[in-house]
Amino acid sequence: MAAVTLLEARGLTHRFGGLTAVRGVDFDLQQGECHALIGPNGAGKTTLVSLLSGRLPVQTGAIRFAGQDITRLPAHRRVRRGIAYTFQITSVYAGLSVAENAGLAIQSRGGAEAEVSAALARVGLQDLAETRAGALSYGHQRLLEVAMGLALHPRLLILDEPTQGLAAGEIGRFKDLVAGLTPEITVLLIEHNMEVVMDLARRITVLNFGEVLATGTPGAIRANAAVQAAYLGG
Ligand SMILES: Nc1ncnc2c1ncn2[C@@H]1O[C@H](COP(=O)(O)OP(=O)(O)OP(=O)(O)O)[C@@H](O)[C@H]1O
Repeated sequence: MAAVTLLEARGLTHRFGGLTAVRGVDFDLQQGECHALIGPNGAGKTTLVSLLSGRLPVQTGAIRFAGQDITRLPAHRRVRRGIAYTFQITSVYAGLSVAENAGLAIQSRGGAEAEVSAALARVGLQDLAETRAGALSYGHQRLLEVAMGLALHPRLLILDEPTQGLAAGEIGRFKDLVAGLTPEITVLLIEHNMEVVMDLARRITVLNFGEVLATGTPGAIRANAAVQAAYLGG
């Protein structure tokens, strides 16, 4: 089956003062894939997804999503087009219950209160619906963020280091959750845990010093000598 391009970025460059965090990046997401973005600390991963989600304004380059130019759209309008970035869109309100948090995300796109239990069940948080979000374990808070991202009915869900701070047992559960999202939802995953990346991603892009070092299947990335030298280690 021919791949359909959902997102296409061309020539993205982003400078913070004198520091070029992202340099001439071309980046494609195919509809329905799970695509991982990896690379050493400071490689520009968060900057790149911030440009894609609209959290940072595009200085140079262009972004198309679902065939339309979104380069100048602010973040909230990109959310409406179907781009959800958990880091930004779904900050959890510690004083509200799990269900109330999910309800806010659902309301923000005009959805009905009745969707809350299904949204929580999808990530396995239904039994904690009445718990104050601030009292959740770190792992459960991450799952709530994902539930809130999904409540926006995104076409693209961007997850920024979702397994950071999760216990080993929670990582397995998280992998199952993400694996079940595609191909209905396209997933872009920034992740340092290589086991998670290799298990979930259909394609991987490696950033190094703000530039794309390689893009390919997990097998091709693992075998790439430049990637091994820069990131995966010997
Ligand atoms: N708001 C900012 N102001 C100045 N410099 C920044 C800012 N945000 C990021 N940087 C710098 O840009 C570079 C890329 O950072 P970025 O956070 O995008 O990397 P990353 O690959 O996501 O790193 P990590 O894996 O550590 O999260 C780094 O040198 C960082 O210090």
